[in-house]
Amino acid sequence: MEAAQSGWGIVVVAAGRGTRMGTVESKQYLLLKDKPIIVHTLELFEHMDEVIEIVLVVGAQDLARCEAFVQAYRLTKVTAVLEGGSERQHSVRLGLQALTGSWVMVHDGVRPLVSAKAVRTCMAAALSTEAAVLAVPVKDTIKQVNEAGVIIATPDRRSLWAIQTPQAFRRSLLIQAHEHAEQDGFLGTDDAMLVERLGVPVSVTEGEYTNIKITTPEDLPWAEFLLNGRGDKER
Ligand SMILES: Nc1ccn([C@@H]2O[C@H](COP(=O)(O)OP(=O)(O)OP(=O)(O)O)[C@@H](O)[C@H]2O)c(=O)n1
Ligand SMILES: C[C@](O)(CO)[C@H](O)COP(=O)(O)O
Repeated sequence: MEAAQSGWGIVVVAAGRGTRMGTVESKQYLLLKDKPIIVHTLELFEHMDEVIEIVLVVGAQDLARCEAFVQAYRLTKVTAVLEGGSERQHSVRLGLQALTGSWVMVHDGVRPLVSAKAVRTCMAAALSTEAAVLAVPVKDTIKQVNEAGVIIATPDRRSLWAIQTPQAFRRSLLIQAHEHAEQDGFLGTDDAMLVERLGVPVSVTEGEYTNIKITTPEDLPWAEFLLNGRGDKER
């Protein structure tokens, strides 16, 4: 199989400031079980045989410490540590340019709890459809609310999924999607949106509720609890 021969590249984006976390330190460098969140994330992909290159995208002020992490934690698959852009989409685009293989994933540096099993499900789906994302069905009833705080719609929950990362694509498709978005001045909150705009179907593969994006302070004890409940072999 093509990807099995060439292997996967992954862009791990970690150039955000974590304003919703509200800490002085950017959230990706906060410690969970004595290790920075970003290191937990990188270690998962470092230990997956299918992954052959990892590009880490970070803030300009964090380049040196991230290069030091790569050495200290022996992250041998990290081929580049790059400065990101002002928006997540720009950071992804910069990272993509440094990958070389045919198949790529994009992952948030602040999703350290994704499992190798879920990543493999996503990769397998992308190999057959060209584009796939991990997601979970929403558990709550979701309402659309107007600026006055009044409900204007209740979409059918059966069609609603909370989208996660990684998101996996044929690299040429994702590059094309980013180029189109850039030309149109379109900014999306994930990469799938950019591919959807091309009219290319993106498959949704069911992931795990534990693949949380560490975003606000209450996510930290929850992430610590989940990590404590796992052995390294389970990743
Ligand atoms: N210019 C940016 C913005 C975000 N990200 C990364 O995209 C991921 C998901 O973004 P989010 O959780 O929104 O992180 P922040 O932008 O840091 O958070 P906030 O919106 O609260 O500031 C994070 O790993 C973040 O570091 C990035 O690489 N470059
Ligand atoms: C890509 C993502 O994690 C999918 O849920 C999410 O869209 C990132 O959004 P954010 O606004 O940067 O947190």
